[in-house]
Amino acid sequence: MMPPEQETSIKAPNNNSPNTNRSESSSIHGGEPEGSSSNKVKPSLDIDHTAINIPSHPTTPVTTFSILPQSLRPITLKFEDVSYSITLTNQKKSGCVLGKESKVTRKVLNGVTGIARPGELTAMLGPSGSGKTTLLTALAGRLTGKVTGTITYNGNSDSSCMKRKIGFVSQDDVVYPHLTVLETLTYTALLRLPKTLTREEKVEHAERIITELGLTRCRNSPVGGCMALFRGISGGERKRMSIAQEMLVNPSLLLLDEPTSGLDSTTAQLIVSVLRGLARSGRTVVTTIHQPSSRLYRMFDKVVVLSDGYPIYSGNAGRVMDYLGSVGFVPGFNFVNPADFLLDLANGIIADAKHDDEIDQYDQDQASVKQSLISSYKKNLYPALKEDIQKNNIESLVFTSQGTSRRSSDNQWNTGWWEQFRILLKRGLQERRHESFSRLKIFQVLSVSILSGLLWWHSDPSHIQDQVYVWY
Ligand SMILES: Nc1ncnc2c1ncn2[C@@H]1O[C@H](COP(=O)(O)OP(=O)(O)OP(=O)(O)O)[C@@H](O)[C@H]1O
Repeated sequence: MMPPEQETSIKAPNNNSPNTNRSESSSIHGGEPEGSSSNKVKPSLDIDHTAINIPSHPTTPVTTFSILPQSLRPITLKFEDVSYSITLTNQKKSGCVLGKESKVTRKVLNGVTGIARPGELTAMLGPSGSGKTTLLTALAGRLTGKVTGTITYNGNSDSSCMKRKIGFVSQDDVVYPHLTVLETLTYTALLRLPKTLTREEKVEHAERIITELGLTRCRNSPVGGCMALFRGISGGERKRMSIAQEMLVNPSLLLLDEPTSGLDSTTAQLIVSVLRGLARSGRTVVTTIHQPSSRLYRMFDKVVVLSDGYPIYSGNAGRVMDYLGSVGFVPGFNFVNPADFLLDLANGIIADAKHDDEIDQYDQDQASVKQSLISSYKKNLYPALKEDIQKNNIESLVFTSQGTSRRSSDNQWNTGWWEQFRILLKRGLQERRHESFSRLKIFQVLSVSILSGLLWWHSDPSHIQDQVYVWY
């Protein structure tokens, strides 16, 4: 029997013809770059731009969410030279006493560039702490602090005009542990779906999403808490429920932070299949992922690889091994998972790599490997990426002019103040249905709610994180 890596080691894709449908089997390079003449390979970034019409993977469910077809507006996400710094406070110790505080600025992201189109599934890879979550949060327009560079949605740099079209699934789900999956999704549907739909239609939509995301078996199970104190549905089901919560409003751009972390490879594969299905039905899907297996890797259309906040690759997932070969990094084994190889390199480790003469000029310590990859990216990939982004600005202008007229309706709340209050109150009571109610408890809850409401009355939506933490 072939080892799993061997089973996935398939020849380089032939993308010469723009009309050629991408074959699933050709999107991965598991072995030595074709022809072994790695230095001759010219890095290329494009993938088939007719992505939406690409037939889906045989195992990929194509999710349509037909109740809201009119709201699916394709979004092309472009990010150019995105950088982000944080200021940390350093307190020096002199003897037993703490000395003066000094401020240190640390760059978390350094000029990351890329483009994610409708129909594509993009993965962000990199070692822990390399900046994946920070980049994803910046792309969602949720990063507080100063982000430099440009992030545009169909050519528009204002994320607020697209906020109802962007779904964000964070690493740590915020859920009501005592509600069932069906209740959670029904309340989300009632709160987030437009007024134009009746209550029955919203409930029906929640039911449909449950079926489409394979949550039927656990629809009446409580979600449960993160801790073992109150167990509920499994980790994979929980992740799918978080995706379902975002899918209820049919976002055109879906951003997910490590949706497969802590899951077994089969469940992880199922989740990535769902994401791929969502992309194939016209959405732009971007996800961070820690260490995908080669099976998972071949489901991605594009990858952005970060090393200490610097990009070392941004482009077609299937061509990454050719590119690395072209800049002198060739795996020592014939068959290797590209994701493993990329992560090793992003960490500056070339244990599995045969390094050719070009690399010999570097000290083979980790820093110089990283530096070499960063320089190669700047020299070989960055100019082509910039050109690609510029080329697509015309397409974005068309989207922007269409989008402006819809902007005001997109940003309105879907339910009125009173309706929201009613639904939230009902949800709160249902979450606490297992508790015995005493007058004192009701008084306590009401007082805290009113005080918190007053505290955050008319506060800036960008401070939403503070509001969330108050409740925990
Ligand atoms: N607000 C902040 N304060 C302090 N450090 C921060 C802040 N935001 C990001 N960082 C630092 O920036 C770096 C990148 O963080 P980020 O969460 O983006 O990494 P990551 O690649 O997603 O990591 P992981 O895979 O472990 O989730 C980390 O070293 C982190 O400690």
